[in-house]
Amino acid sequence: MENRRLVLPEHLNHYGFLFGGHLLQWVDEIAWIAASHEHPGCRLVTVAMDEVIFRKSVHSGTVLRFDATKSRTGTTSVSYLVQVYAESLQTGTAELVFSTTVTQVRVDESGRKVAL
Ligand SMILES: CC(=O)SCCNC(=O)CCNC(=O)[C@H](O)C(C)(C)COP(=O)(O)OP(=O)(O)OC[C@H]1O[C@@H](n2cnc3c(N)ncnc32)[C@H](O)[C@@H]1OP(=O)(O)O
Repeated sequence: MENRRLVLPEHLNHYGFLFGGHLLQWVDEIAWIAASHEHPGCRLVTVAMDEVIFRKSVHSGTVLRFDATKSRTGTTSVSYLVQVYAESLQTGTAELVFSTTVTQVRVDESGRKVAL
């Protein structure tokens, strides 16, 4: 699954580049949407996000592309690799700025894990 988002001034930190918390929210959301599409009818919650390293700062006006790919299916859980690219609309190039793996667990209405 692929999605895009425009980085706007309200997403920036006080230094003038993208606040990492916004990026993590978008990564969590895209992983949840991808998992929910592939597991219709399942109630999914995030249990883990793997290593989080911010290596590139992202500036206002950047178009970010989010690619989510299923990397593992377990008994109650499913994991997605989410890769985030900064796209240049002028040159058509894309630079990887962030990636992590998000794991979601299927739960019942009481919040107890259940098999997928
Ligand atoms: C979309 C959102 O933002 S949801 C909001 C944020 N998330 C939450 O509030 C969830 C809070 N957490 C919970 O309620 C519980 O931890 C649960 C229901 C998710 C899991 O219950 P637990 O009893 O802790 O489960 P348990 O430790 O057995 O792990 C369940 C599955 O998660 C996997 N898992 C647990 N910890 C990790 C981890 N750190 N990394 C990767 N996978 C993990 C396990 O391998 C297992 O997978 P499997 O059944 O496919 O083998």
